[in-house]
Amino acid sequence: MLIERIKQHFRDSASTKLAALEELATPIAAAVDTVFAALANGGKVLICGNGGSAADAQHFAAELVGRFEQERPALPAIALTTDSSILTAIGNDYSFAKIFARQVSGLGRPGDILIAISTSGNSENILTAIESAHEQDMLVIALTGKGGGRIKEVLFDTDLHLCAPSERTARIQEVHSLAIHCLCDGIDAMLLGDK
Ligand SMILES: O=C(CO)[C@@H](O)[C@H](O)[C@H](O)[C@H](O)COP(=O)(O)O
Ligand SMILES: [Zn+2]
Repeated sequence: MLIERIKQHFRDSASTKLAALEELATPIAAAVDTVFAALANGGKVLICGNGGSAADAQHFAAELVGRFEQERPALPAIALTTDSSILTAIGNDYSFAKIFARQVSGLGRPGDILIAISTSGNSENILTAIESAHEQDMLVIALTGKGGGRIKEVLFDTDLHLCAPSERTARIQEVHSLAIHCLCDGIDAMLLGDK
């Protein structure tokens, strides 16, 4: 029984990713162009998410500041999920809804990119981070699922929305992880040529 459950997870994950291939290849390519242009103009990438998506934010930042598969210069990216003093100070003194928004206000500059990750599309602290990014004239790349939730409503036309075609958090996170690796690979390909 356990073996069958595990096999079903693999099947579900594979079929969700195949469905995502059709829907997300074009917006992921647009996201690569957007991030590359921002970096080429001296901008940086700020990334936020909760729970598993906080881990994804850190994973992505690590591959930009460190490296993905190829040797290249360090790229400027910050996961907004890591500084416990900042997170507790903002959470305690303001509210949990502001933990990312206030960091975006402090660190974000026009031309920077906010990568906002939320499987439900409804997390308040991600919605306020997007609002804050818009106030700083930053573009937003949202990674969501479940139809995009409230995030879909607050994005500008100039923003990008990568919505994983699933209602299930785990499957959405698996698509996000794949999308993040595609973004890393695309940025490397643009920087270094298609190796
Ligand atoms: O990783 C998981 C579930 O797979 C959880 O930690 C999950 O990320 C948390 O419940 C988050 O708080 C969900 O937030 P969101 O994706 O809806 O914005
Ligand atoms: Zn998880």
